[in-house]
Parts: sequence; C-alpha cells; structure tokens
Amino acid sequence: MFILVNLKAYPCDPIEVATAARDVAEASGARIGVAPQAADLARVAETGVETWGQHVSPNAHGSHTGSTLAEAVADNGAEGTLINHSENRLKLADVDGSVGAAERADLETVVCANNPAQVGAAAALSPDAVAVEPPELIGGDVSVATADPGIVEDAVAAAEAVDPDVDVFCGAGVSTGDDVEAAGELGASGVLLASGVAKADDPATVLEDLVSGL
Ligand SMILES: O=C[C@H](O)COP(=O)(O)O
Repeated sequence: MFILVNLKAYPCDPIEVATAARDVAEASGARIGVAPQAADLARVAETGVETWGQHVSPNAHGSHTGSTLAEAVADNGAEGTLINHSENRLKLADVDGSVGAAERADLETVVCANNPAQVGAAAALSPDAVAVEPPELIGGDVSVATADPGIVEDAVAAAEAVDPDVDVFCGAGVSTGDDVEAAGELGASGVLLASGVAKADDPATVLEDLVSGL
C-alpha cells in the first residue's frame, strides 16, 4: 500500500512531516510520499522522502504566468504528482494535458476523481493511478473505507474495466492503520490523506500507526 500524504495548504511544518515520513518509511519498509506546497518541493525532497507535487499544469515552457510546470516540479525533486484534486479541479482536456506533461517530465501520476464514473474516465487517460475521494468525506473523521466502502469497490471495478494497469487509491478521512488495512481489503493499492497527518500534534506517531498493519 502506498501512503501519500498531501499537505494541501495546511499551516504545518513540511520539513517536520517529511522527516517523520522518511524515517517511518525507512524503519517500516512502507512506501510513503509527501506532497507539499510547490514552493516547498526542493527542501522537502532534500530530506530524502519520496516527494510529490500537488498539481501540474498542462503547459510546457513558454508564456504561461502562474503555471506549475511538470518540468519544474521534477527539477525540484518530485517523483510524482497529483492531478485534478477535488480542491483543484481541471477541465477534462486539462487533466489529459497534465497527465501528458507529467509523463514528459517522468513524473508518476495520480488523477483524483469524485466517484467511480469519474474513475473510469480518468483511467481512460492512462495515469499510473486514480484516487477516488468523495468530497463530502474529505477532511472528516470517518474514513471513506468505513463510510462508503461500496464507492471504493466500484472504483476498483471501474478502473479495471477500462485499464487494468491503472492502480486505484482511495482517500478522505483516512487517519489510522485500521483505515489503511480496510482500504486494502476493498482493493485499493494506496491511500491519499491529508488532515490526519498535517493537522496532527505529532505527525510521526500518526505515520507509525498508518503503517502498523502493512
Ligand atoms: O488529498 C487528500 C484528500 O483530500 C483527503 O484529505 P483528508 O485526509 O484530510 O480527508
């Protein structure tokens, strides 16, 4: 199971989280990634943790003020990127363009989707993975795998029907090792989470619990 921690725009210390994630990954053998703000990518990557972007634009180099180029994300140490997060939705053509931009920069891709129908559409764009996240559960205390297990199972089936090579992650409310295990039992091969770690008083303790059943 891949544990991908999105720091969003939370007022946490990205280096504290990245260092804890690196240490827990090394000690446990689990795969843990951290997606900080774009401006923090380089110093997060310097910790040695697997570093991800929160977004890349479809643009290449050129006159595109405000763009987050996939090339820049990769040059600053990221190995992958989220695309189309629920809090940063893109038009379908831009999701396609961002997946292509990420691939040109050798970034692994996770395209986010609200529901199984969107998972199928996203899988048709051939990212490395899709992440299903019911928006109403994001930031809450109840894991998607507990609150709506059917949406995870349906997302797995939707991706499988379109492209069996596309992995399926789930996210929203994931904060414990039990949540990670439940997601795996529903067929997910990764979890996308944020507040459980980014808002924790002690991120290291939460990360240790997240990997405890792996
Ligand atoms: O990117 C992360 C997801 O939106 C889940 O956020 P959450 O763990 O705070 O529910």
